[in-house]
Amino acid sequence: MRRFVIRSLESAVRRGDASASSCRRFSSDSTPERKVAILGAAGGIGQPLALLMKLNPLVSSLALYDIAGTPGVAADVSHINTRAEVAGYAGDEQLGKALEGSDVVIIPAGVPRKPGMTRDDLFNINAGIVKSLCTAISKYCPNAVVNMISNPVNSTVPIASEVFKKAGTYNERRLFGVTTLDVVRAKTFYAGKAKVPVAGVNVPVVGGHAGITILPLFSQATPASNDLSDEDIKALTKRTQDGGTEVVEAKAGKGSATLSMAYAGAIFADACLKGLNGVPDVVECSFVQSSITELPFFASKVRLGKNGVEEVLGLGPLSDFEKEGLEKLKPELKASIEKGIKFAQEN
Ligand SMILES: NC(=O)C1=CN([C@@H]2O[C@H](COP(=O)(O)OP(=O)(O)OC[C@H]3O[C@@H](n4cnc5c(N)ncnc54)[C@H](O)[C@@H]3O)[C@@H](O)[C@H]2O)C=CC1
Ligand SMILES: O=C([O-])CC(=O)C(=O)O
Repeated sequence: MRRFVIRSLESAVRRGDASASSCRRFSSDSTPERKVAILGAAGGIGQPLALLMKLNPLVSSLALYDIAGTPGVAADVSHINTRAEVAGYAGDEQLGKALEGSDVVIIPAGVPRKPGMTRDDLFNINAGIVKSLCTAISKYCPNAVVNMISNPVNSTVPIASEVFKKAGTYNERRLFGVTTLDVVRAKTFYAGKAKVPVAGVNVPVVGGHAGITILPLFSQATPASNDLSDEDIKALTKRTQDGGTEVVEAKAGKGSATLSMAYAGAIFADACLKGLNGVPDVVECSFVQSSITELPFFASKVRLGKNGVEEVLGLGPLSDFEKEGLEKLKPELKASIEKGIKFAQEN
């Protein structure tokens, strides 16, 4: 049988050659049709994410939805000569059409932080947005894989689960909180400190996606480094936990991470698509329903497959510093999960 090598978006982007022509060569005759919808597609994350998903050869149809502004984004992105057919949808009345037939729905809809705010400060606005979008997902594409980017992820994922449960469409294998940016940051910061080429670095990040709930496991980083002191590991951990705040402060009121988040979101969506297409051994960290700790949702390495989550992988051996971090994060993460569940049950 003729075999096609599908170059992953990550390796293509790493090599700096994600050109339209290199994507086009791996065309639709070997890969299934896949529709991806982005909700919040006219925003700071949504626009570059739309671009990156348009470059992904696994996508045959790209639906760009927002409350406004999507016709322009869609017209712009649609001129790129890659496989995906692009359509823009704006306003409530077009949401159903945007979602119908979607295999993967990526949600970067909602407000971002300003300096001085925590992610939880976004709860009051974003909880309602996520709830209404998830209600539409359960109506128009109940079997889609959902990639939740909107903050606070530690609460928006539990909100989504409750909305889907109420609608009778919940499948815990298809709901993911996107924590890939924490992994992206941990890899970058580790490579810089350990002075190893970043392209070969791997660092699992577990827990959740806010402050101390973000727990990078540098003891499992590869390639291992013997040159890092306990102080170095502490500093790397803190920088990874505060990575979002570093960007919020640098942007000084003009929002939070958008470009690095779009990159991270594209990596994670690509992994979901590969899993759906039956590519073996696709593993990424994500915040999912989990029983590896006593908390009902937890980020860890997850094996992706045709049904979404194939396996939630364990934490592996932790250093004493990481064990301490794990115990410290649990009360905060538990409270954020419960807040999301309570909101969805009461609204
Ligand atoms: N999971 C993660 O690692 C990260 C998450 N984020 C979060 O992503 C979210 C979006 O951030 P940005 O793109 O920078 O914000 P943005 O304000 O630039 O864009 C958000 C977009 O969502 C749209 N929107 C609002 N309500 C909507 C609705 N009901 N339906 C569809 N679209 C709607 C807005 O019109 C806007 O275009 C924020 O909550 C932010 O905190 C940001 C960075 C990293
Ligand atoms: O920090 C924020 O508000 C946005 C975010 O989640 C991140 O950059 O990790």
